[in-house]
Amino acid sequence: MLWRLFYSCWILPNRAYQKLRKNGFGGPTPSFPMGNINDMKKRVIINGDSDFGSSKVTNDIHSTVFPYFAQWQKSHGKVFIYWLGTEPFLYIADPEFLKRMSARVMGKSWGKPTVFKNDREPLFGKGLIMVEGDDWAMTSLMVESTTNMLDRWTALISSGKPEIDIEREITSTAGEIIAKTSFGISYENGRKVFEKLKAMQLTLFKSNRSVGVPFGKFMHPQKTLEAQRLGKEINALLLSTITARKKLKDGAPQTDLLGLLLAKNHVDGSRTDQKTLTTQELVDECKTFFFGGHETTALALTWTLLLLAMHPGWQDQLREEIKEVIGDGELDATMLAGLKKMGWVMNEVLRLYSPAPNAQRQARGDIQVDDIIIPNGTNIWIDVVGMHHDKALWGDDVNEFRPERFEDDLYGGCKHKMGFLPFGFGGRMCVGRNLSMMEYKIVLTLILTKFSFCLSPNYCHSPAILLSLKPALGLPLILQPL
Ligand code: HEM
Repeated sequence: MLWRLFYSCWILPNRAYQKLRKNGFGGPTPSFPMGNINDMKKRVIINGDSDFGSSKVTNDIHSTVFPYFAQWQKSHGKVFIYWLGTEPFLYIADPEFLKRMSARVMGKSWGKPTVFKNDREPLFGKGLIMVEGDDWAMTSLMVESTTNMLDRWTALISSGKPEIDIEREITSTAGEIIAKTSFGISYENGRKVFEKLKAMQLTLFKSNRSVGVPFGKFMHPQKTLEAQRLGKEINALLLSTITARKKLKDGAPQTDLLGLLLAKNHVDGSRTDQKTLTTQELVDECKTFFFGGHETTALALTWTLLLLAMHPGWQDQLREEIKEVIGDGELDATMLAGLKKMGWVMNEVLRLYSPAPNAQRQARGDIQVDDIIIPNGTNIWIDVVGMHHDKALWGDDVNEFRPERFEDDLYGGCKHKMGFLPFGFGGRMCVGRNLSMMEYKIVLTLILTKFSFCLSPNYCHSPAILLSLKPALGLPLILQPL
């Protein structure tokens, strides 16, 4: 048994590793059974350390959020192999290599690494859905939730508390928006799901991770049990929402995401044909959406408010644009395309502080890149933060906030079209990008028309990876009504 285990956990992955090495890829030396995890932990600044965070705000964040990759790049270049436990990963921060590799791959020949699917299952299940929506209904729900948030801010300011933790506020409003637009439920009902998702995110991603290590889950039994418990509770909450909606036979047609999913599927625990989802699959879709649909957009807005607080000239430029495009009238989804400068700002923020800091794939067949073969099963890790902060791709001003670089160029002047990947690439690209752009522009427009803001002296710059790229110590801003 032990030999079999050793064979499948070490000999087999090592064979794949040797194939990759024969192709000329280098990388840090792994050890059994941790791979390079101990090295990675040593280099990570742990959230909670007394010296975590800095009063100096710099956009040069690659070596803060991925210190081990920044270090290994120096010795092994932009494509190399590293190990998570007994799983070798091909690290890529070279867009040309990525382009040549993905040019040979049909959509279905890529998967997501099995090792991550297992690790993240309590959080996402196996969900993957396509997003479509009714623009008008969504706009009014987004405006309603944002207005509630801004009224709360006005009340806080009037009571003498102009300092507000923007990250917490925006995340909660983005949660309310996804709960209403996609599931037709109030934030009160959605809040339990969010609280549990957040607790699970902290349990799974805060520290002591042993992804890829055989029996790694048993090394942290409490965390594993806690994640499983939270996963079950979230499943039960979503299931009760789904069942309650199923019973609503009368009333207005249900055109939100859950209504559309239900219209096409039988929620009876069985699969009736290939196109319908089982109950568990439906619950998983909801989970993926609940999580993926609010945190990334909330972070894009949060990092935007940080950068606009530091660049008040851009606050003014955006207010001017809003006045020209929207005037004093009501916000309408068709006007949003006219907010061009806001689009450049969004792109620049997604470049400097990409909420999704990496993309992952797993080869579902041998992939040939020129005379190199990447064997079937190889895990691939694409370092989006690394590429977005690469001087060779963006020039000497790579770490400066310059939204105008997107004025005449969708790729912001990046020297390679695959060097800018905030929403991923190819057939697995983010399905919610249009929805997120709509929400981003609506929320930012409403904030900018009501308040001006600057950085609080209590702000501590703390970009860190907790699955997404977050300000780990929050974002306190001082707000002033206009
Ligand atoms: C600024 C906001 C957002 C960013 C930066 C973002 C980024 C990403 C990225 C990088 C991926 C992986 C793509 C790849 O592997 O190539 C992804 C996938 C996905 N996103 Fe987004 N996203 C955002 C907003 C949203 C929203 C609003 C929704 C839903 C309403 C959403 C739903 C999804 C889903 C369902 C997937 C597919 C997951 C899978 O393939 O496993 N995203 N997103």
